[in-house]
Amino acid sequence: MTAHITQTESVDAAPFPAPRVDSEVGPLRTVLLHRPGLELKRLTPRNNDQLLFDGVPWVDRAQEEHDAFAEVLRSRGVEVLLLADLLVEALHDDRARIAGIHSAVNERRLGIDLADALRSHLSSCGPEQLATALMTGMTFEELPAAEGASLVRKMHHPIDFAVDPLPNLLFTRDSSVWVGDRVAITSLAMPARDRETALTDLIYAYHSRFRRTGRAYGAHSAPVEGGDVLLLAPGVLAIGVGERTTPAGAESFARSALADGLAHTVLAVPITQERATMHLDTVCTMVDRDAVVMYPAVRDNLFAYPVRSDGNGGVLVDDRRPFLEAAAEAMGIERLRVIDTGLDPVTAEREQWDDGNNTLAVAPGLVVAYERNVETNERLEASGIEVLRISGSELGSGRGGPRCMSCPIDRAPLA
Ligand SMILES: NC(=[NH2+])NCCC[C@H](N)C(=O)O
Repeated sequence: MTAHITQTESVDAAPFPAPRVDSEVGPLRTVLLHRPGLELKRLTPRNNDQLLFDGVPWVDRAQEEHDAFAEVLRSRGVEVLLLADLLVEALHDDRARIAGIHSAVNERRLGIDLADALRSHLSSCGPEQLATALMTGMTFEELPAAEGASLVRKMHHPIDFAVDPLPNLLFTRDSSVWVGDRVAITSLAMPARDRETALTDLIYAYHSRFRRTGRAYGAHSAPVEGGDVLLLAPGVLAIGVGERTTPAGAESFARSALADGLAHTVLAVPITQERATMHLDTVCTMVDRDAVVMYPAVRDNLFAYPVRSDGNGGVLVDDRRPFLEAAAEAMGIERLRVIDTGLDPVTAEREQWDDGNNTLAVAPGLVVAYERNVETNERLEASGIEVLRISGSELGSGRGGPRCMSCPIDRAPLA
């Protein structure tokens, strides 16, 4: 307890400047990543589909690839925060511990006795051990021996999960999203990812660094995932609606962003409901102030419903229009340039699947991309975009690229 108070006081004495994110491409100053850890070792050919991975990654290599990704960002002056570090630090606060334990103990699965036993075991763990249990999960055989008599335990296979692992923590984009100076804790659609937001929620609530951070979106439950939210320009959001974000999620996110004055226009963009296009950022990301890289197959059939405030706490929804047109108008530019990922449909489809369109802008005209998407990267360069290539043979097995694996916390304003 004393240690915690000292920690908060020292942060009060030297506060961090308030972070904010108003665009997709403003110079990146601080980003949240998650270095993949033991939770990836839980993946097997039997559970990988359910856990939303397309294979079983080689974990050591995935870590090396991720370290190289973080290093590329650091080499460009970006401060990299790692989710596991923030989680351990936040768990020094007792309120965070209670919230974390509450999120992990599933009484429906464990029954009353085992749930109680797990609660008391987790309560006895230090912050590091608790953070590991929250991220990596626990199998029935890993539960402390004292509960040997539990019927639930006897009847489960020893390697069944008592607490599910969270291998998709790697994709920090989805479980929180900054709009202006506020952070929104999202609501994840798939059961395998549901609990991730309990961790981002407690980090932003209890880590001393975020004590002054306000919340956007509030306690809404309609699904919205960060991979669907694009900050096209200050005050202009695009929200993909498809496999993950639902129409209700887009509506309530739009309503809350408009009411809080975080946006003047929100474009709700329907995308095909399938795995290859699970988020808007799998088909379109911004690479410059006025340019996107886009999957050619969607270029001409991407539409948007513009949503604006009615000035009275409600929203006005316009008729649907071509996305590129609606976006340019809301952004106040003549045209949104499109760099597409190869005219040959087979190459385009392959590179879209491998997250060729999923770039992370470090600054206007400077992006991080997977090296394997050779043609897409060449096209980006031919259009004057500088590409920082990273390898992602293992990271990519979770179907996410540099944008999915990063949550910008602070970007300098666009000049
Ligand atoms: N923003 C993104 N595109 N994230 C990709 C997330 C991938 C993750 N395996 C999932 O299925 O949810």
